[in-house]
Amino acid sequence: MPEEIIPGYFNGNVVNSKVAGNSSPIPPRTPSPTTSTSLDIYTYETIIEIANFLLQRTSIRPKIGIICGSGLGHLAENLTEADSFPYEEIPNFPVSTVAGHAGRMVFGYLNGIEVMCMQGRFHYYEGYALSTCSMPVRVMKFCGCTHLIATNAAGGLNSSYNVGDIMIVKDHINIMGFAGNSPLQGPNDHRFGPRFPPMNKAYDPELIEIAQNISKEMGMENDTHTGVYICLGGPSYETVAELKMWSILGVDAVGMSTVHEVITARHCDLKVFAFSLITNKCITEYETEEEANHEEVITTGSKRQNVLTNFVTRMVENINSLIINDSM
Ligand SMILES: O=P(O)(O)O[C@@H]1C[C@H](O)[C@@H](CO)O1
Ligand SMILES: Nc1nc2[nH]cnc2c(=O)[nH]1
Repeated sequence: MPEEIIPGYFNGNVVNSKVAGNSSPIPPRTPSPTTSTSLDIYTYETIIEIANFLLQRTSIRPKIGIICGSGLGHLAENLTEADSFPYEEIPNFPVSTVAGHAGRMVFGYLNGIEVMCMQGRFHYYEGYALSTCSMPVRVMKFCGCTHLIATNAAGGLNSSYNVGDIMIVKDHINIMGFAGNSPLQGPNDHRFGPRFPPMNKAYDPELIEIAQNISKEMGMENDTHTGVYICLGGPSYETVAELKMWSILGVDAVGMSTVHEVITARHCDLKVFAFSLITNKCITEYETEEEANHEEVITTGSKRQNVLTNFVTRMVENINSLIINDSM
């Protein structure tokens, strides 16, 4: 890693930050939603500092990073020999403000394989810039990860999807990006990745196939789909008219996360696998008493926790085998 001092931007302020090997303390700053703006830019040096902070405090050296969606934090509870870092204790890290997002970075072993796991993510609707929401993905990269597993809770828009089903994400629609709102907005630091990263293979086809096979092995093929995810800004759930529109445009599941994380991951060349737990069926008619609610989202996550843990563990085992084969 480079040793030079490089000027950069941080939360609108220019900073000089020495990189790897730096023994000086990291300037304390815990971004909160109220202090966060679209100018929040975590420099290369700051990301390295955060990664070093973590690596100096754990002996785990993960190749696989996992992001737990709403109500899916139990995935992190299955790690053994875990080293857990509450977000407020990680210098320069944002804090989680949403129910069902514990707010910890957990390093540990999942069935003997080293992983790091965000037990709680950051959302745009919390008031964070998209670049802040997805900043931990770069931290994962600098902690040594080559693969990202992003999970989320989503509303099932495809009428064949049921509550509790899994949707393997094969593609996304970056609707926030259509308005120019991107985690990569602002000056591009080419040390992270290129100015114009491609996204046509954002979701690794080999990992999709592996996941489909795992679902069959688990006897879940009837509860597993492969579809298109959209991230909406939230926090309000969708109107009937909005949902009808997304359905016409080919969306299968609607959520409020993941897309900016995946864009950031592909920008820094992480291989990505993502899936949605369908926590509720989208309401696409007016004549109903039902309403979308976050309690249902959390409850569905909790009911499906054993299945999801099994599914993710098998994915991690398969990805680990790919990593070992690639290194031979
Ligand atoms: O963090 P994810 O995307 O899993 O959480 C979804 C989107 C909102 O944060 C919340 C709405 O219930 O669930
Ligand atoms: N936007 C959105 N996000 C969700 N997350 C879980 N369920 C939903 C939903 O119905 N809509």
